[in-house]
Amino acid sequence: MVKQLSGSIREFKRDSILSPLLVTLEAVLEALVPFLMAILIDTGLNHGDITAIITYGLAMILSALIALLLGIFSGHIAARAATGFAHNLRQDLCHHIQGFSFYTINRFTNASLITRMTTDVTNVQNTYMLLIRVLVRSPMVFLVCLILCLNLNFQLGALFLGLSPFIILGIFLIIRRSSPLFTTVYQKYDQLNHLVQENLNAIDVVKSFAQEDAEIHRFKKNSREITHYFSQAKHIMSYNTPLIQSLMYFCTMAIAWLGAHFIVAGSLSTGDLASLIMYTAQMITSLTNISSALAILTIAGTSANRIAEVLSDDSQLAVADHPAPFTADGSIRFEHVSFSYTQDPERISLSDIDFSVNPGEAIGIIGETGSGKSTLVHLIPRLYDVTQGTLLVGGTDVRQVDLKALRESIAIVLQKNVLFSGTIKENLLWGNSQASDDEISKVCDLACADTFIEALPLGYHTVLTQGGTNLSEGQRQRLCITRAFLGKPKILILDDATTALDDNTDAAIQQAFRSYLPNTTKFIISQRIRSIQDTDRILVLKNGKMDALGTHNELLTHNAVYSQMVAQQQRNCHETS
Ligand SMILES: Nc1ncnc2c1ncn2[C@@H]1O[C@H](COP(=O)(O)OP(=O)(O)OP(=O)(O)O)[C@@H](O)[C@H]1O
Repeated sequence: MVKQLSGSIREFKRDSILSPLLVTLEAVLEALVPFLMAILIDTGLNHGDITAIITYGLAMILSALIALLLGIFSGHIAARAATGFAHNLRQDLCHHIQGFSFYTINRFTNASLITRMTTDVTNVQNTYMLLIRVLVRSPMVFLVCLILCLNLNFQLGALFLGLSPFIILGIFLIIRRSSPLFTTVYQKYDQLNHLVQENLNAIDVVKSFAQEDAEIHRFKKNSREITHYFSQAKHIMSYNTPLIQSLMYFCTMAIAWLGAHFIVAGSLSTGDLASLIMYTAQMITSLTNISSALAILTIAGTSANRIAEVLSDDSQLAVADHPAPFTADGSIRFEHVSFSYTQDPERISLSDIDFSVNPGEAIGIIGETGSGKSTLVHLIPRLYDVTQGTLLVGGTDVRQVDLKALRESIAIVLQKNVLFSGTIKENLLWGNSQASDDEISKVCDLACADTFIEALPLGYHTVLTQGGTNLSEGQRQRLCITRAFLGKPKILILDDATTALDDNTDAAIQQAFRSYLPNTTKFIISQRIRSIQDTDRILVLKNGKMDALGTHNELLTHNAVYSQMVAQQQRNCHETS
C-alpha cells in the first residue's frame, strides 16, 4: 500500500522531507525550554543571580520564538506537500482508471471509484499532513523530554518508560478493533453514493413509478447503517482519551509525591521538579496527540488501502510493448471467438463466432435480446478482450496493435448516447477536432441534425447540460451519429443507434452512410428489418451463436429465425396501418 501511494509524492518529496526536519528542530527547541527553566530556577532564582536570570530567561524566550517560527514554516510546507500529493494521487487514479477494461470498472462500480477519487483522497491528504507533522513532532517531543527526564532523575524518567508498553498495547487494541468497522463504513458510503447516483440519473423513472417513498426508505436505511458502524468505531476510539487521561493523572500524582520525597531527601532540586512537571505535561500532550493522530490514521488507512487497491489493479487491457504494424483498412476477422463476462464457463455470451468482413462492407446484425449483438461489436474496439479465439482488425490480432490507433480508427454510436456538458459544436468536434464549420454543417445535414440545431436560438453554440438531457432522445441520437460521421472512421458501429428515429429519418441516415462513408466498414445492429435489409450481409445471432450469415434474400429463404422476424414485423406493420 505504501509503495503504491508513495509513487504519487514525486515533486513534493523535498517538502515531505523538509517539513519533518523542521518539525524535529522545533521539538528539540520546545523541549529545551523546561531544561533552561530548571537552570534559571536553580542558578538564578535560588541564588539571586540577576545575570543568570536574564541570560536563561532570554534563551528560553528565543527558543520558544524560534520553535514557533519553525512550527509555522513547517506547517506551510507540510500543507503544500499534502495538497500536492493529493493532486498527484487524483491524477494517477484518473489515469489508471482510464486504462481499465469495462469488466474492471463493473467490478469496482462507478460509485466506489468516485468515492475513492474524492473522499478517500481527501482523507489521505489530511492524514499525510498529520503524518509529516504531528506524527514526527509528537514522538520527537516525547523522546527528547524522556531523555531529559531520565537525565534529571532516572527513577521518575523510568516511570514513563515502564508505562509505555501498556499505552502502546492499549492503542494497538483500539486500532485493531475499530479498523474493520471503518472498512465497513466506507463500503456503505460506496453503496450510498451508488444509490444517490442511480436515483438522480433516473429521477423521472422514480417519480413515474411513484417510488419516492421506497427510495427515501432505502436511502435512510443505508444512512442509518453508516451511522451505526461509524458510531461503533468512534465508540471504540473514544477509549483513547480515558486511557491517556488516566495516565496523566497517575503520572502527575506520582511525580508530585515522589518528587516531594526526593526534594526532602536532597536528591532533587526545586528547579528540577518544576522541569519534570513541565516535561510530564509535554510528554502527555505528545501522547494525546499521537493517539488522536493514530485514530485519524486508522480511518485514513482504510482510505489508503482502497486507493492502493485501484492503483495496484493490473487487470487492465494488456497493451503490447511493441505494437504490431497496423493497417486500418476496415477488414475484420472473427476467428472462432468466444467471450464470457464472468469466469463461469456456464455463462458464455458469445460462442465460436467465425466470419470475415471485407473493407467497406456493411453488416447488419439481428437477433433476440440478449443474443450477444452488443457484446460482439464491443470486442472490436477492445472494450472487452475475447476469452477464446482471435479477433483480427486489418489482418492483425487486436491485442497486438496500438490501442489508441485501433480506437481512433473506429467510431461507435450506442442506443443510449452520451453527450458531455459543453456546446453542441464542442461535442461534435469530439469526432474530429479539425473539422471546419462547413464540414460540420454538411455532416449535420446528412445525419438529419441540421434542422433542429438551426432552430435552436444559439444554434451550434447551444450549451448542453450534462448528458445532453436538454435535448430529446432522437436529437441526441442524431448528434451522436453526426459526431461519428465527422471522424470518417474506418469502422463504424451503430448499436441500435436509430431506435428513437422515425422510419424516414432512419432511411435517410442509412442512405447517408452509403454516400458519405462508402469505404467504411459498417456494423448496424437493429431490431428493425428495414434498417438492415439493404446491408451487404446480415448476421443472425441466437443465444450467443451464429445462426446464419447472408443477404436479406438468402436469409428470407433459408433462415427460420430471420424469416419469422420479417413475417412478425410485416404483421405488426399491417395491424398498425
Ligand atoms: N456487463 C455485463 N456483465 C455481465 N453479463 C453481461 C453484461 N452485458 C451483457 N451481459 C450478458 O451477455 C449476454 C449478451 O448481452 P448483449 O448485451 O450482448 O445482448 P444483445 O443481443 O445486445 O441484447 P439487446 O438486444 O437487449 O441489446 C446477455 O446474456 C447479457 O445478460
